[in-house]
Amino acid sequence: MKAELIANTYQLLLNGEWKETSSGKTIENLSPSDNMPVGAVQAMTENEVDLAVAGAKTAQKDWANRSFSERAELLYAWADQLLKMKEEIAETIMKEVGKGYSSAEKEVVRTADFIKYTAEEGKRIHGELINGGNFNAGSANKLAMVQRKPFGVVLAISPFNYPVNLSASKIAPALIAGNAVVFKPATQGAISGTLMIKALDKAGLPAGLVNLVTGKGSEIGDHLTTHPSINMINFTGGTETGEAISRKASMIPVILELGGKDPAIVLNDANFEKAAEDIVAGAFSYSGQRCTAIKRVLVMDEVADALVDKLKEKVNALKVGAPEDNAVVTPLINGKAADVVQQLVDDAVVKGATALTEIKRAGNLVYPVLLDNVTVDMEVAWKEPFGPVLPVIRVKNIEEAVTIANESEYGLQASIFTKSVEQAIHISNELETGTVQINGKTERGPDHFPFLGVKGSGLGVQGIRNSIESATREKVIVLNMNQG
Ligand SMILES: NC(=O)C1=CN([C@@H]2O[C@H](COP(=O)(O)OP(=O)(O)OC[C@H]3O[C@@H](n4cnc5c(N)ncnc54)[C@H](OP(=O)(O)O)[C@@H]3O)[C@@H](O)[C@H]2O)C=CC1
Ligand SMILES: O=C(O)[C@H](O)COP(=O)(O)O
Repeated sequence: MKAELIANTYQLLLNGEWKETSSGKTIENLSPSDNMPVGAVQAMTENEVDLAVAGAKTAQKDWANRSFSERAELLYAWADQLLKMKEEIAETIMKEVGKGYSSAEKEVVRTADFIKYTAEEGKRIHGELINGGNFNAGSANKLAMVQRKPFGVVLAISPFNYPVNLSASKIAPALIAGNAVVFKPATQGAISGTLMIKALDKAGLPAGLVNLVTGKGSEIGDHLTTHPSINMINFTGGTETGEAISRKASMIPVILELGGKDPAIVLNDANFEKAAEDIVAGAFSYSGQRCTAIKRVLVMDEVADALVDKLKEKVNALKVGAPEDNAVVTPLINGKAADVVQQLVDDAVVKGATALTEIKRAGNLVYPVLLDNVTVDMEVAWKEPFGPVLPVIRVKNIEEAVTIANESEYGLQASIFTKSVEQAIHISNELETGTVQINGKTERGPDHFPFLGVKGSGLGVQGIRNSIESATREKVIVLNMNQG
């Protein structure tokens, strides 16, 4: 008989049982917006991590033998349960990570859609037959049957900013592909992650197939990522953490979705109204706490004034305040995050940037900052603020814009605003990023598009089909015909 979740102290899910950690320790999460307790999660021990990995390894054997359509049934049921818990989960996301309620609700719906699409796409995954005669030195008597096989146990580590979507987008593709999952949510975000797993459990999750591991990354992270029975890691989070994981993980595939410094390049012939609208939405939604946020504007000198006027008008119109009121700019995840933004702004202003909005902070709440005349000697031109600040760098020409864009250590996405599609495609080809958006803001979705970062922004490709393929390896069986 499974124990029910205790109100406000959330249990871990280990091999089919909701329970408390033997460490007796919990971690309390306070809301970033009002500092009120949201609840507490279990601080698991290394021994419990071992049990979670071992249990997943055992459960995976039976799961891998089920057909894609049987596995899809679990995912459909999971999506249904998530939608049934939509309000509860959205409210928890809102409180736990300070996201506006309607954005939190959209995250839950988007996640249910993601899971359903994953189930459908999984059913379309099939192997390949290759005839040996297609190669000069080969023989038509050889036939390769190429199948897709799961890796085994996938370790899914997610960040705070989309505690449900960026968790399910790792778990669902891994499951449909026949893997088991050990899921380690971000500590601030772990309650939302727990509710999402509760929905999966209600959907009929086989014991051990997904084990929920809570605890601080700094305490149990290395034990998890170097565990000999983990067969693949799918991580989203900061570049520093991701790079460290990729160095430690030995001889297993690693997918990394890391930070970004996405530029919006605005050419002379752009529609400034549309560009400003997209740039402000791209830069400030969820207070800029998105890897894909627009994090700098590179605008041609001749038209900079026209664009900046519109940016200023729109930034001043942003709703700032509480997540309960659906504000766009809400308190950042913690005080340290607000300090980082403040330090970047201060550095820029000291070095001569023009602040076009009032620089104001109340605890974690950083009011939106628009900085004009930013130059490349300022930290804000290069560092990821993960907060509500938008630097505008005025450039002489397209070549300078491309050079500054590419000098970044990151390479997630970029936007180009222009009426000339040819020009946009030419520039797109020059940019060292995973994706370029022409006349639109940088963003991950729709979630079935391939999503990847280059350089310090990541490794591997996500996007539903890509994520399923990334959670599998090829297995080749060669049939040698007419032998003897
Ligand atoms: N490219 C992309 O798609 C995305 C990138 N990001 C990036 O993520 C960052 C913000 O997210 P944030 O949650 O603060 O990122 P962090 O890197 O701080 O944390 C991400 C996850 O890693 C865990 N972790 C921490 N240390 C270790 C360790 N040694 N071993 C294993 N896991 C560990 C964290 O656990 P714990 O919380 O317990 O510390 C958390 O679950 C930004 O840089 C942002 O750009 C965010 C979303 C999407
Ligand atoms: O973590 C992130 O920032 C997300 O992957 C971005 O998703 P979005 O572009 O849809 O907000």
